Amino acid sequence: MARKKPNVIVTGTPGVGKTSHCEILSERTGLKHFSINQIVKERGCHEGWDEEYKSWIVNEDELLDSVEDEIKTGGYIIDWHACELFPKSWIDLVIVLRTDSTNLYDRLQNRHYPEKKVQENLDCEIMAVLLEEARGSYDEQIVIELQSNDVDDIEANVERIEEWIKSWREKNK
Ligand SMILES: Nc1ncnc2c1ncn2[C@@H]1O[C@H](COP(=O)(O)OP(=O)(O)OP(=O)(O)O)[C@@H](O)[C@H]1O
Repeated sequence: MARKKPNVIVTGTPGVGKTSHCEILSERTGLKHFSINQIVKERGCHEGWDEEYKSWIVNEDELLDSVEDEIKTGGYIIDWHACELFPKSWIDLVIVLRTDSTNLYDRLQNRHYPEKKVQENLDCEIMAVLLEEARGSYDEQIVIELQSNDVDDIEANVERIEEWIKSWREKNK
């Protein structure tokens, strides 16, 4: 069944600004903000808590089973630091947010992340791991890299994504 509303993934290294973008986008477009972190926790799609990394150990099969019926209907903004597990046929646009290392360092320090986790996330951002994952998993033309260094970037990015969503809806009426 064709979707009447698009599904958008907003991905990137922890701390790049996914939640900040998704909340505004959801408010302005009416698409539902799907925070995968929250879903994993609330629906129990995990195999426990990793104390060292202070995060849930995600069971990807359970997660996919749990969200499939919803996402397939369309209208979701999927907020997660990974994207390759979502089948290509579910996804219409992939936004990969990027930020400078100094910004990211400060943001992660503010969260009191363990030093090891800060360093790993910085390496992940510097090496553009999430961008490569997105490019390797979806068609090139639906993967967009956007900078998220300051609040003006958030506003500009949200406007751009809003425009894209509008035009997708026009084309898929
Ligand atoms: N473009 C930006 N300009 C200024 N501050 C930002 C920007 N993006 C994010 N921040 C700040 O950085 C912090 C982390 O942002 P946010 O929670 O949106 O990141 P995230 O990518 O969703 O992280 P996670 O993957 O861990 O959920 C917040 O304090 C937010 O206000």
